[in-house]
Amino acid sequence: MAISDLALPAGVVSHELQDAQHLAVALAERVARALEAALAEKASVSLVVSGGRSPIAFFEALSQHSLDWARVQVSLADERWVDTSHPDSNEGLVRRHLLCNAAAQAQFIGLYKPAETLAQAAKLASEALASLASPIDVLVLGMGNDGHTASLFPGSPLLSQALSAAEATRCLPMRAPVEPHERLSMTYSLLSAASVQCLAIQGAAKLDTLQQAMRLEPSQMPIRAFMHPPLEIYWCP
Ligand SMILES: O=C1O[C@H](COP(=O)(O)O)[C@@H](O)[C@H](O)[C@H]1O
Repeated sequence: MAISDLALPAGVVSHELQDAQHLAVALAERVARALEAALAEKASVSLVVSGGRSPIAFFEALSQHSLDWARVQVSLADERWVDTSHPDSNEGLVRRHLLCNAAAQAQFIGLYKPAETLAQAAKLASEALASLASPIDVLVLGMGNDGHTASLFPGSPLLSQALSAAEATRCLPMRAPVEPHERLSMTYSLLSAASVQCLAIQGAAKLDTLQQAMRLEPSQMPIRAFMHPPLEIYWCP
């Protein structure tokens, strides 16, 4: 199966690339052009990216684009509640692979906050996100095989609040079924207002997940909540 075989909702654009490296380069080009267009209009622009295993090549390609990075705020759609030196830290990943080369000049707003509880950390992250240029200019999402995106996990206790279009909180504590369980996630209301929204996925299993998501509710597979324009999907086998 290829992405062109999926009956995506009207207006959702898909791009099929030959492999992960071509996907990374094409997505970096799309994001750089979108940031450039936003920078021509505004003093400060925002880029929100996702963590996980897949975005490293994309981060490295994007970091080499020549942009006025000092006016770009970079943040994360979600974070694992672990110290930034932990191998599972999304902030650590972004610092190592994106905030380097030309992009070393970008301003980073992280979600990870040391606190007594995950709920307190989410509150601190929400407060920090008040300085993020909103609406988000460019959002890059990933997706797990269970249909989660950001850290909006099926079955997580606060999922319905996090998916509510009326939610005013920018970040909520979430629980993942896999370690590290304690997560911080931007809420759907913040993420879904992004002007440019890209979803980067690789492999047949993730296409199966997308196909299933189209028949399910966002509470069952949260990626479903984003499957409408302006979503652009970048996929490779
Ligand atoms: O846990 C997470 O998983 C998803 C997908 O990650 P990947 O490892 O399959 O690339 C990611 O989008 C999310 O940000 C991350 O925290």
